[in-house]
Amino acid sequence: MKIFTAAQIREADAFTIREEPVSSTGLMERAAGKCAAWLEVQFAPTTPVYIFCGKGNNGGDGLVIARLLLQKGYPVRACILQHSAKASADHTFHLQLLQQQYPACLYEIGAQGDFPVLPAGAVIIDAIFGTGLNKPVEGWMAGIIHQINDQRAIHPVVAIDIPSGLLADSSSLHTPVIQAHHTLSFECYKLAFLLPENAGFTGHVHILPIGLHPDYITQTPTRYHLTDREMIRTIYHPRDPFAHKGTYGHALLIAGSYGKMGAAVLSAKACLRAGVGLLSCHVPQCGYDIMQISEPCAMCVTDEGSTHSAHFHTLPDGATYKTIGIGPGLGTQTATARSLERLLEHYQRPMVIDADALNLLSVYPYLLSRLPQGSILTPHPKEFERLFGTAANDFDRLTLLSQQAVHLHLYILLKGRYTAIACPDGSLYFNSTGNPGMATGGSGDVLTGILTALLAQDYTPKAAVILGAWLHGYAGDLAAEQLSQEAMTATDIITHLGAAFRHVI
Ligand SMILES: NC(=O)C1=CN([C@@H]2O[C@H](COP(=O)(O)OP(=O)(O)OC[C@H]3O[C@@H](n4cnc5c(N)ncnc54)[C@H](O)[C@@H]3O)[C@@H](O)[C@H]2O)[C@@H](O)CC1
Ligand SMILES: Nc1ncnc2c1ncn2[C@@H]1O[C@H](COP(=O)(O)OP(=O)(O)O)[C@@H](O)[C@H]1O
Ligand SMILES: [K+]
Repeated sequence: MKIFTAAQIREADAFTIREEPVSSTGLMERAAGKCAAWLEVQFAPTTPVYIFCGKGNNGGDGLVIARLLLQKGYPVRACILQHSAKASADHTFHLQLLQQQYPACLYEIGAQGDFPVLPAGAVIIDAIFGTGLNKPVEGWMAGIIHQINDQRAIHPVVAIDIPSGLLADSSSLHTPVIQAHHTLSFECYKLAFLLPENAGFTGHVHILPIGLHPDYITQTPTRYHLTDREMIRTIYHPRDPFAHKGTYGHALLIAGSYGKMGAAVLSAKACLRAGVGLLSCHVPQCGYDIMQISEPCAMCVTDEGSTHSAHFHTLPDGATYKTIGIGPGLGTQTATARSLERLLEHYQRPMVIDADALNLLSVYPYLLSRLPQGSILTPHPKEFERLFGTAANDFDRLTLLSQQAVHLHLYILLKGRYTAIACPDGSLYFNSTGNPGMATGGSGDVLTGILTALLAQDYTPKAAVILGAWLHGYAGDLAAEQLSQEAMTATDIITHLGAAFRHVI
């Protein structure tokens, strides 16, 4: 699914109005109709509905919702905030309709003191500002936003299109923004919805299709995408009936150290479950029995080091190993760093670099430019910060992420609720699967194993990283469904990988 900027969404509206064709008041009627239908399912017709409307088209949506709910018998109050003398044409049109049909529902707010007393059980609809917001909200309007937020413990708050005060394409940190329980947004996700700093504003996001013209959506290029099953299906390729284990690559996993062999085992198991042809694990001597007993399907190579690996640079080159996954539980000894440096002198295929291997790169940043082009880095936010520094907000961090991916010719996967995958061509994919049950030790090690397996099977790095993140999250979702988010562990993500694959097919 493409993610459009506020300016592109305006273009999509205009394109639809011109090409469908439909009047702009008609498009507003359609969009607001979807919201009214959603509200009717959620709230009984006896629920008092307080709709706060601005003077632009977002307020226009609010006025249409008011009329449609009044028609269904809901007690509605449409509160119009007089933040500007002029209203948009579509707002004016729908205000006139409401004035003709239900004049008693209208109420004007021109100052903070005009805020109405809400009856018990009332629901608040926020239709103050939408994608037309052009600066942070100030003055008495900011006061109204704070008053609505003060009511959210008692009254449900539903934002139309975007919580008022939230900018769609840049940071709204430290500015007044509505804290909605639900956001009903039109046609597609806005970039702001996918960033952790805005989690407290949107609540649950519901995307309502409003029939924006499909030609605009397919023809308009965008940097940002949200992965979905349709996209994943085009990436996945089924196995060849005449395949043998050589077809799906021999991968090497360099992982584990004394006390952290579990990370290596989790990665190895996930790599095998994700379809690698052959897997060898390079572990320190203390890990030999552990790996051999835990995972009989993997071969095991031991390092000269007893507790930490430091001799993996002497391994055969790319002719033997199709790809390498390195980092889970590896440790950050100086000797390990030296071995990584020497490995990079001769290994030239795209690799997967995670955990302690990332930590080594942040201590020896000159190694970053020596990584094989097209390699995949999988930092969590703290590892990202160690590697590339801090950013003032999530939008700046996204810019930094993308700049580094382009500059270093790497795929950088920044983990989180919507894992962000930055590609060397400047595009950015947000992963749509996964849940907070995956915020548990070892989840990342599982991802490393999956990505390594997909590279070994000849997926391009871009395909591997998008498909791998999606499968990982989806397996996590299935695990949570069966076991609860609390009880699931990283091992359960591996167990559910099979069902995740079946879902793609
Ligand atoms: N035909 C269309 O274009 C459609 C638009 N739709 C709705 O239209 C919305 C966008 O409407 P608009 O472009 O009119 O914009 P908004 O309704 O978001 O607000 C624009 C108005 O607010 C003022 N304003 C902006 N920032 C302000 C601030 N910080 N303080 C005070 N006033 C401020 C502007 O000067 C303008 O009067 C969407 O979010 C969506 O809800 C939907 O009805 C779908 C169809
Ligand atoms: N709230 C969440 N929603 C979706 N995915 C999550 C959430 N929390 C964690 N994850 C996923 O779980 C994984 C955690 O990785 P990481 O922090 O490296 O774990 P570890 O170091 O313990 O292996 C990442 O892929 C991340 O995207
Ligand atoms: K709004």
